[in-house]
Formats: sequence, structure tokens, C-alpha cells
Amino acid sequence: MRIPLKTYRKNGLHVRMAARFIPFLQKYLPNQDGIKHVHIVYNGKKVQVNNLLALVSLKIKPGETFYLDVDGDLNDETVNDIQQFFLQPEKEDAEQMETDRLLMENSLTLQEAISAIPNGIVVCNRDLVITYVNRAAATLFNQDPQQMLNKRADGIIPNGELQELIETKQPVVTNKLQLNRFTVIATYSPIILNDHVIGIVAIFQDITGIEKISKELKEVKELQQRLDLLLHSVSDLIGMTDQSGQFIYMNEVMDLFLKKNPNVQALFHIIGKEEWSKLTKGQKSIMKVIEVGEQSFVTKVNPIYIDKQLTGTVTTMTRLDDVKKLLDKIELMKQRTEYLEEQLSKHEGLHSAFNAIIGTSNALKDALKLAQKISGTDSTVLITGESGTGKELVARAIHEAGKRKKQPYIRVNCAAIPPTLMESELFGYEKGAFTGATNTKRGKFELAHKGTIFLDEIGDLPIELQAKLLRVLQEKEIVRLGGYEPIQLDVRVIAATNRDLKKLVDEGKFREDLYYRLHVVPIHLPPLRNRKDDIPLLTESFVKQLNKELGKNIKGYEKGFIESLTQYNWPGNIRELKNLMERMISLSETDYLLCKDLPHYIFSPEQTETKANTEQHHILLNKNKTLKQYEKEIYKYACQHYQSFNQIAKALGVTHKTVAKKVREYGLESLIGK
Ligand SMILES: Nc1ncnc2c1ncn2[C@@H]1O[C@H](COP(=O)(O)OP(=O)(O)OP(=O)(O)O)[C@@H](O)[C@H]1O
Repeated sequence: MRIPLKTYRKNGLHVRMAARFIPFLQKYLPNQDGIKHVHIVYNGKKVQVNNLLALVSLKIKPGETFYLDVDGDLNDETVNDIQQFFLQPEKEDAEQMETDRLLMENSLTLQEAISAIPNGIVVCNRDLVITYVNRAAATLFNQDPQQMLNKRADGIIPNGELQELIETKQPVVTNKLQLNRFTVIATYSPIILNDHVIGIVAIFQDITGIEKISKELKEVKELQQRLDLLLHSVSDLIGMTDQSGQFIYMNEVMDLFLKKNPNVQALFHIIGKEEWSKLTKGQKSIMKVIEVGEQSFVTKVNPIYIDKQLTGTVTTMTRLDDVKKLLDKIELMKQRTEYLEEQLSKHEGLHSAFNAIIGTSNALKDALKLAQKISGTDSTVLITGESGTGKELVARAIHEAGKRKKQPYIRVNCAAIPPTLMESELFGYEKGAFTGATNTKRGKFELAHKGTIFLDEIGDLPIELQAKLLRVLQEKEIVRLGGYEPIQLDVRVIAATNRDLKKLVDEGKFREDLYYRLHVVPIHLPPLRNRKDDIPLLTESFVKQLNKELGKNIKGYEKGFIESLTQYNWPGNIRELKNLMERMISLSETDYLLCKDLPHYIFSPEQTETKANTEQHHILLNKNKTLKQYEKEIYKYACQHYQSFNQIAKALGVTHKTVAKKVREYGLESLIGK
């Protein structure tokens, strides 16, 4: 029940009165322990009636209502007695009142002092019920102090064997504890009266800040150790000076250097007074080669300025010998890089205009790289190489890869035009220039205006016309046959020949000046016999191309076919190879190119004879075989002729999965590509 109470004493509910009230109340309670369950409630706060300190801190003023909460009901008479206890006027002599005031003041001061202590303090009674919590403790536990009051301490205080402590009467200091975001160390001490534990005081010391500082300190120490290690492990001399140039820190090698040179003790002894004075006046940094004793050092001084005042320097000194060694190394690396770049550039992709030119041999790649390089320029190009090596193909690719690709590309075969018609073919003619010239006709040069003219077989150009061509190349203009007016032209000239032009010059059949005029960028295409590695690639590419063109479906070649091709010398070069393939593919009656169908100068009839017994013939002729055996033979044959499951699948018209299954079934894995 709740009993409303009032007191009119001058000091309100003071300590002495509160102390006297407890034995008074005890008379009315059924048992000793009952007092623990009686509370005073005032201004929303509730404190145990026997917690004098807390009670006084309520500061109950005279005339204000407060309540007594007791378990169960008390009779009217008791209630009246209790109310009278507080209402009774006291014999308030001055001395008594002064004592009460002092007691009150002391209690409140003590209460305030404990409350203001930065350490958290929680007090509980013998029954482990919390009777006091100061502000710091409430913050550490992140709870309202009122909420903590009257709760059991062992449910809130961590690691506190509180019950045990009541028995042992020994204080306990915990290790580091985590209370929410705080790190604390707790001390639990028994409160002993007359050799009895009447309660426990728990003090929590917040060490979060200290922890943080000690962590930072550890990190700084580690950083310093790492820095020291770094500075000591470099071979350069490193030193720091103060504002007067005296060394205050140095790494091992700098220390050694200073010890060896007793007359060098400050920075100005190294860099000289003049440079030092520049630094004091605000110079940003100094870098120079300085001789000390017999050694030279590349010395770099970085000053540290604070508010424009020199406060110190960082100096590094590198032995000149080391720098030289480093430069040598850099030079070596540079050379290596250049070499690797050159190698790499050989393998880099060419412009798509060069895609039609098949081959991976170095000689061809080098020629194509050069062709690509000059395709962006207007330089005159002379392509040399035996007949059929791809000169025309390269000329067209140069045109296609260059900025003139949208302009005309005109090919003139100098060997195919009768000498008498050559001039009019090249330079055109005016109406009436000769009998039959009924209209003005523009020549190939004019047609190639803004584009490219490809003069094939230039070695066959009649000598009389060579002078004219030279003039055209030099003047960049032509005069039509029978005409007078020069016509300005912008034409790029690419010439080609399979003849030895230099020899023709020596024999007086080709003008030397024209030779040099054409020979600005020479590109030589190697004969096929010098790049036989390209034969399989070329053959495969021709099969693909010709299959399309001739509507055929050649899937591969008989074993030994490519070997035969690579053994042959190919005087007609790639043209000869292409023509042969065209002939064989169009005549082929099977899906495979067979050795026996090769010309006898490439594959001899005796060999053909031997090959007549090859497995595929055997397969077809043996009538006693089962279908399974035939299948095995077919897969065996395919495995020997193709490089992968994919190719076999394509050739046999089955799936990759089927090939894999069959090859495994017949144990043919090792034969693939053999
Ligand atoms: N590297 C190659 N890759 C693919 N096809 C090529 C290659 N070289 C040449 N060919 C083909 O070979 C044939 C002959 O080439 P091209 O006419 O360019 O040779 P050429 O050197 O100009 O011969 P000629 O001196 O007889 O005029 C052409 O069909 C061409 O497509």
C-alpha cells in the first residue's frame, strides 16, 4: 500500500529523522526483513527506506507530500502513527537544528562527491540488491540510474562473483572488461561492519582512452622501427639536420661516413657555406655532385620550412659509382626493351588490308610490316620478288591500308602492253594525235589521279618511256600524246618487278636515275621455297577459298600430301601452289585430296603405287569386315589425319561428343594428329 506523508520540519526529511524512522517502522512490520521491501517515493524517484544516503539525496522539502510504499496493508491506526511520526513538531532547539543541518550538508556533499567521481560506482547490499549508482556508472552501463536501483547486482555487474565475495570478504580486481563501448577494470570490495559484510562496492575504472593511447603508441613505435629498418637498409647516405645544419638523425652508412670524415660534421661542411646560406634564405632544394675525400656523391638536400623559417633538412647522398652502375643497367634495359619491342612489333596484328596475305615466316612478316608502315605515306615503293610471290597482292594492300583507299587503284602490266601503245596507255592522247585518235583519251596516270598506280613488271618498260616516267615522277605532271598542256597529277606510284633491276641498269636496259627514283622504299618478297613453313597454312587457306569458289567440299588431305608439297621447290611460288590446288580441287572425286592425284614431279608414281595400299583402299576392299570394324577403321583414319575432335567431327559429320566417345571406345587417343 502507499501512504501519503508530509513533514513540516524546517530541514525537511533530514538524516537524523530518516535514521530514527527505521527502528520506529520496524515495530509495525511483521519481521526484520520486511524493512527491505519498504520504499520512500518522491518526485518520481523511489528509494529503499533504509538507504539513508539515497533518502537524504531526495531532498524532501517541508510541507511537500511523499509516500511510503509497503508490501501488503497496514491498519488505520498504524498508518496514522506513521503519518504522525513525520508531522510531530520536534523540539527544535537551535543546537539540534544546526546538527541536523550539518548532517544533511555532509551527507549531501558526500553524495555529490561520489556522484561526481569519474569512476563508476555501484553499491549493493548484502542481498546483492543495488542501493546506489553514481553518474559515471550509469554512463558505463548505458542505463538510467533509477532503473538500476533495486535490481539484483549479479544480473548487471559482469564477472563479479559477488556471492563468493560476501563469504570470502576479499576484494577482487578484474582483468579488462568490456562494458558496451567502454573498456574498464573493476574492483569489487566488501563493505564490512562488525566483521559482517553488509554490502559490496563495485568501482569501475574506464581505461578506454588509455587503451587507445597505448595502441597508438604501439603503432608509432612500430612505424618508427619500420622506418629505421628502411633507412638502414638502403645504401644511400641519409641524414636529417636541425636548422643549424647539425645532424640530428642519420642512417648507418651516413653515421659511418661522418665518423670516417671528422672534418665533416655539419651539412654545410658537405655542401659548402654558400649553398647552406641559400637554403637558409628559402632555396627549395639543392642537387649537386660533391667530392668528399676520394669519393664523389650525388647529393640532394631538401629543406624543411615552417612559416618560411628553415627548421631542418633531409639530405641524401648517392655514390656516383652507384649512379653510373644504375645508368649502365638502365642502358642495358633500354636496349633489351628496344629489342623486345622490335620482336613484338613483328608479331603485332597488321592492318586488315593485309589479311589476304597468308604466311607467318619471319621474312614475309618483315616485308609486310614495312609495307604497312609506308602505306600511310606517299613514298614511291618498289616491290621485288620472283613471279608469283604476291607482289600485286602487297601493292593492293598498301593502297587499301593507306589514306588513298577510297581513290582509284590502277594496275598497268608493263610486260603485257605492246611498246608502241605503252605511251598512250600511260599518258593518254589528244584527239587527232595520230591516225585513229578520233577522241581524246585519258591515260592510266590520269585515271589514277589522287589514287595509286601499280606499275607491274616495270623492268619491261621500254627505255624510251623510262625517261618520260622519270619526268612524271619528278614533275608530278603529264602531257598527253599530241598535247601541249601539262596536267598536274597527284598519284602514288608502286612499281614491281621479278627481274633484277640492278642488273638491267648495268646492262644499260634500265635507266639508273629511274632505278634510284623508284628504289625509295624497296620491299622484297621471299620465294616460297625459302618459307616452306607457310605451305600448310597456304594450302589450307586455298582449300577454304576454292571450296567456296568451286562449290566443293574438300575436307582434308591424305597423309603425306602436305609433306609432298613441302618437299617440292615451287619455282612458280604461291601462284603455282594456288593453281595446283585449284586444279586438284576441281578434279577431285572424293572429299580428300590424295597424293596420287598430285603431279608426278611432286609425288612420284612409285610412291602412288605404295599408297594404293593405303588404309582407305583397304577399308573399301575388305568384304569380311563388320560394320563396327569399318567404323573403327574410319575413326582410326580420321584420327591420323586431323588435329582435333572438332576437325574429326566436322569431317565425319557427327558431333564432337560422338567423336570423343568413339575415339575412347576404340582406344585411338594417341593417334590424333599423328
Ligand atoms: N602470301 C600469299 N597469301 C595468299 N595468296 C597469295 C600470297 N602470295 C601470293 N598469293 C596469290 O598468288 C597469286 C600470285 O600472286 P601475285 O599476282 O600477287 O604475285 P606477283 O608476285 O605479283 O606475280 P608476278 O610477278 O607474276 O606478277 C595470286 O593469286 C595471289 O592471290
